[in-house]
Amino acid sequence: MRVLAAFRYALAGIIYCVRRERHVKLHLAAAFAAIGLAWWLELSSIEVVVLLMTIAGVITAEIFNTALEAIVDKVSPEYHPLAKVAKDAAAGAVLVQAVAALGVGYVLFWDKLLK
Ligand SMILES: Nc1ncnc2c1ncn2[C@@H]1O[C@H](COP(=O)(O)OP(=O)(O)OP(=O)(O)O)[C@@H](O)[C@H]1O
Repeated sequence: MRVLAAFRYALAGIIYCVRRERHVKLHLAAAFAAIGLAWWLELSSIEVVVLLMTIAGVITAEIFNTALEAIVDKVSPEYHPLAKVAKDAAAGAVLVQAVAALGVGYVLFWDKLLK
């Protein structure tokens, strides 16, 4: 049952990120709120697809960020300029996704909420 084991490990990774990372919890809460809003405002299928892809992008970036932080903390627990580059760049990737998600949220929801 290698597929099942792989699935379990992947799930364990996600659960670790959700439990340990405050930002992941925050983004998950925002994602559930956005999905609820999408349901309430009866967004079209394509709009829901865009929303789900955007949410997946943010959460995926957060998970990679957590993975990279773990590697850096393991190989470079002491200060090192390259460790800083790695962590800052990974955090930057999350920021790019989060800002883009704000833009997507604005386009999908703003006008409908004002009506
Ligand atoms: N070993 C290190 N060498 C150099 N700079 C580091 C190192 N560890 C952390 N930093 C710097 O401190 C910042 C914050 O690092 P930290 O590990 O606390 O991540 P974080 O973004 O606060 O994540 P979290 O709050 O999820 O643990 C990094 O973005 C980096 O600039």
